[in-house]
Parts: sequence; structure tokens; C-alpha cells
Amino acid sequence: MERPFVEIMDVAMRYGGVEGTLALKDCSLTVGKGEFVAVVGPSGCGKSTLMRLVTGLWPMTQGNVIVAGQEVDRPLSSAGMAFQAPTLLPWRTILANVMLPLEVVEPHRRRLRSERAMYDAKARRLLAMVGLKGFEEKFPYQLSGGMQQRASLCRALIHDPALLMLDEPFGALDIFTREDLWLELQTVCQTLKPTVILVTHDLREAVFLADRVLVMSSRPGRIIAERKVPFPRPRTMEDIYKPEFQALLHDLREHISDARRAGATLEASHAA
Ligand SMILES: Nc1ncnc2c1ncn2[C@@H]1O[C@H](COP(=O)(O)OP(=O)(O)OP(=O)(O)O)[C@@H](O)[C@H]1O
Repeated sequence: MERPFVEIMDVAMRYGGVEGTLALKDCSLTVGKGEFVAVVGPSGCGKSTLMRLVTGLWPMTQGNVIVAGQEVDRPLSSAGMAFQAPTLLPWRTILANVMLPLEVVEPHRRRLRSERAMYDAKARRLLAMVGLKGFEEKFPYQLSGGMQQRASLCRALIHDPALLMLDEPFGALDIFTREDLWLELQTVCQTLKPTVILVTHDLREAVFLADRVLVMSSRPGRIIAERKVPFPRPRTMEDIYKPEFQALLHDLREHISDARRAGATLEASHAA
């Protein structure tokens, strides 16, 4: 059997020393190569913390994270990342923002000068794929929030990352823009086939996009349930209204409600 692309083994994470906040405990999961996994759970359960550990942005307190067979012990610049805020650099054009990872991540960094035209064409192709053709030379302030989020998705993908980490990437957007971007992300993933971990509060988003949905417990977070999403691709917005889709949403919602209740009971017993 092929080794998973991401292996998270018995990870614990405590912020602020021994008396600090225990965000994750006994957290284990694996993600196969090319698989799209969504992580959902109660607010504050440690989802973003998990993303920081997988990308090496924060050292863990205990456990191991292995990506592509390598232990993660420093920031993983090869991963593509997109967060809730698009974080585009205001002084760079959209095209220059999208090309930013190429200036950092090898082997692109070395090749960028001699193969600029090829990379430039690739950035333009990605921008066209998400409906931003014609906006390449604009600056971020000239684009709407949804357009900036599309650009930040292109920036996450420009260096062909084998791993794409998405932390609430569409959280700040209105529902129509969000749904448009689900379709675009689905197309991009079917074309480029990266391994994806998506953190989201939106269960519809999780089920629409993922091959598998993982549910986290209340803090300290660990994986308490997982559901495979059996619906064929490409998925359409109509699929969301089908009974099987709704049943899966309902099932996940129950798990999260249980986790929230268990978390509240635990907090009450600590307070007593
Ligand atoms: N830098 C930090 N220093 C101290 N505590 C932190 C830090 N970052 C997060 N925490 C705490 O760790 C816990 C988990 O936070 P995290 O942001 O990972 O949760 P989350 O599931 O992503 O939350 P949400 O669903 O609200 O976005 C929370 O109690 C939070 O207050």
C-alpha cells in the first residue's frame, strides 16, 4: 500500500508553556497522495493550529508530522497556502503577487530569471482559470474581496505544490462568491491533483469539495470521526440539494454538536 502523503501522529500542541492552552492532544490523521480532506469542528478546537504544525510554521509540543516521507521540522515553503484573509502585497500587481512564491521556492527561484516568460504565462493561465483575465496589471485595492481571494488561490498554486493547505480560504466571502470559488477550486484540483487539507466552518463546503471529511473534538482537538464523501466528480451545486448530500451534512452536524456538548461539560467540570 502507498505511504500516505501526510502523516500526523499523536500530535500535541500547547501554547504558552506548561500552564498554557492545550490546543491539540493525541491528534492523528493521514492524507493520501492527491486526496482532498476537509477538517471541521467546533470553534477554537485547534484546526488552525493543526495547519500551522503541518506546514512547520509552529513547532509542536509532542508527536510527529511527516510530509512526503520527510519529518516536518521547519517551515514547509513548498506547500501552497491560502488563508481567510487574502494577504496580497498592496504594492505589487496581481500578477506579481501570484508570482511571489516563485521568488522563494526552489527549483523555481533558480529558474525564474531564465524562464520568466514561461512562468509569466503560467500565472496568467491560472488567473484566467479563476476568472481574473484582464486584471493581471491591477493592484489588490482595485479588486473586490472575492477577486483578491481568487488571486490568492492562484498564488497558492503557482509553484505546483504537492500539498495545498487552505484555512477558511472563502470564509470572508458572500455565499454566491463562495460557491463560485468551490467550482473553480474543484476544476483546479481535478486538473492539478494536489493533496489538499481544507479547514472550514462550512459543512456544505467540506462535503462539496472533499473526498473525506474529518471531525475534530472540542479543545484539546483530536479527530473523533471521519466520513468518506462518495459523490462522483465533477460535483454540481444541484448535488447539494440531494437527499444523500443532506443526510451527510446532518450526520456531520450531529458529530459537531456532540463534540461541542462534550467540550462544554469538560469546561464546566474544570471550572467546578
Ligand atoms: N498564538 C497563540 N497563543 C496562545 N493560544 C493560542 C494561539 N493560537 C491559538 N491559540 C489557542 O489555541 C486554541 C485553538 O486555536 P485555533 O485557532 O487552532 O482553533 P480553530 O479551531 O482554528 O478556531 P476557529 O474555529 O475559531 O477558527 C484556542 O483556544 C486558541 O485560543
